[in-house]
Amino acid sequence: MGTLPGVNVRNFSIIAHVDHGKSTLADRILERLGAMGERDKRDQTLDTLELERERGITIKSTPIRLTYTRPLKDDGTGGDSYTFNLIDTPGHVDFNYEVSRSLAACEGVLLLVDASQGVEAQTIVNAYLAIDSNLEIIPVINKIDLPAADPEGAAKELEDVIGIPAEDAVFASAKAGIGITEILEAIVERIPGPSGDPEAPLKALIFDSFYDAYQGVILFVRVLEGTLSKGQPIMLVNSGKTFDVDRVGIFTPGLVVGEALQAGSVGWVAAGIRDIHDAQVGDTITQKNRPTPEPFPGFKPAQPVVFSGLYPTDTEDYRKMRDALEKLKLNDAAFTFEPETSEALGFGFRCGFLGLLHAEIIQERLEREYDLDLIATAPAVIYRISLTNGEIFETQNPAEFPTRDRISQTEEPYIKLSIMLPEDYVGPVMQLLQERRGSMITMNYVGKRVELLYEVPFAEILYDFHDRLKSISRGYASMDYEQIGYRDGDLRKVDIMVNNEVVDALAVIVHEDKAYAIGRKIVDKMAEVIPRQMFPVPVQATIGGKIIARATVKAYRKDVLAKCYGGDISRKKKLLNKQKKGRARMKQIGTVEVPQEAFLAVLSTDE
Ligand SMILES: Nc1nc2c(ncn2[C@@H]2O[C@H](COP(=O)(O)OP(=O)(O)OP(=O)(O)O)[C@@H](O)[C@H]2O)c(=O)[nH]1
Repeated sequence: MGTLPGVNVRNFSIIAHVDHGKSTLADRILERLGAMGERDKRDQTLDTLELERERGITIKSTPIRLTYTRPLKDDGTGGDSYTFNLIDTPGHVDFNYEVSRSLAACEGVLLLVDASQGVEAQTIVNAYLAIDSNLEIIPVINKIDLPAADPEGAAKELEDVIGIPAEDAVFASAKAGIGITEILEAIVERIPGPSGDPEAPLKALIFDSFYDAYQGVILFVRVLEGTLSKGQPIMLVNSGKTFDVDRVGIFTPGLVVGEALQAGSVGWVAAGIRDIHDAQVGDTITQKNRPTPEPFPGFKPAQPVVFSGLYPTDTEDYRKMRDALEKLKLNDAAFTFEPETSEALGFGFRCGFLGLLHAEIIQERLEREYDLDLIATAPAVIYRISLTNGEIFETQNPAEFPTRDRISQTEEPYIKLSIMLPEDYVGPVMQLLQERRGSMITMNYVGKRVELLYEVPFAEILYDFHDRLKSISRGYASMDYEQIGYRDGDLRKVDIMVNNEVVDALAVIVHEDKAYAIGRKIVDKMAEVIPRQMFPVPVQATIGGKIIARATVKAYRKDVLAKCYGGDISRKKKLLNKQKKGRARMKQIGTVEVPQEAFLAVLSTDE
């Protein structure tokens, strides 16, 4: 193990906007330093998520240790070896806290910018995360092999927007292998080695973790001070829990067992931790009997911000679903669930997520890995409600929304939204933001592009905002955001009635200004997706019992068997099966079958 703090270690990350080439560059560096490519590695190591590969985004961080030997130079210098710890970061706003902790484990970053796209919203947010962690930033302008590349332009944008000098940029092509030596040399020359005293009281930062059925929670750590060794009694500063270290080691990229991790090192620890909540990302590990006087600041317990009801389409699957949720939770401190009962959907779970992507990932995993068919209700954020009796409470669940006469004030969560876009689209995008009740903070011109900063209610971007932004800007706009707290907002609960019965699982909490439009949108969408019955089915939206929108599912149901002229039985069966399959994700509500799409009608994009 024995990497001492000091000159020959470099701990760094690669940060970039989506698709600017982070994985490709990581692969290239690994390949150059004789390690397997990231993608081969993924096929072999840990429990890397299939979904991650499919979606082409990084969800779980996996660090890796590499050895770099500098080329010999004419003046006789070079030839010395360095240990690189490359710490991967998840590439999505839902996981920004994890990104910030991964960055806190480093001394420097490669900030990658696509030479044909320039600075995008995530470039800026990631760069500021790095600046907040006081990291050395090496700007790398990637994809210079592309005909549309404008490396100088991209470097200039970095200077204009973030203040990173354009002359610091390294021009590269991760794909064509251009500029890789320059990048490796820049890592050695510009990023400082870690400092820290191996004899000081232990101070190690947890920047990621995963659950192993045999060893319990495996923590990914950066040791800042002191030494973390086998057998040592440790304490988690924020959870207050204590454990004895079973094993420590490094990543190569598999888990390799060692004796100790000293200040400056990046590695892993197993300490018989059974519950991931006892040792969360961002917490500080210290010695039980000799605690550090200065734990790592900025700990935030993982907290879900978006909620949705998940119900098995087949009520028989309830237990299976609970087991699956429990398994997922073992590995994911940010994911929560509790049992919930809906009159319409039966027994299910109210689940909490870090954002919509996180929600989608969990849902897809339940369906694929655990073979469950689910109905999901519309995602909701956490509202703050003050009651006339002085009580204040938070809820994300429309079922808990009080009647008007009991409410004195309602507040909703806001985000600071940053959007980068070509100037041609500024008008329509500002109009969209206005529709979403946004208010402008600033607008900056960067050459022919514009950075817009807005305050927007979080709920407004949950509902198809990203798709609309992309379509309005023909794919050119990019966005990122952070939560900024609560603001006054006059909220209403919109109930939906199908065939004159209130369907609890369809209710949504919305801002007063939007209540009518959203009620309209939901009933129209529902009338479109509910299959026709033998009788007409009214669908209505109501607020406090008053009808605000209505639509009708017309009578008549297409009889698919009519086509078969009574003859071929196997063909008949086939058609019936086909129909059954198409119906799989439906829920019987009274006499009416309601498909999954109806529950997400509020999210539909057709405005
Ligand atoms: N022409 C060219 N294409 C590149 C280069 N680097 C990456 N690409 C391509 O750009 C696309 C995105 O690259 P990735 O490495 O997957 O991007 P990423 O930043 O890891 O994406 P996320 O994981 O979603 O953040 C892929 O199709 C790559 O082949 C380059 O230097 N030149």
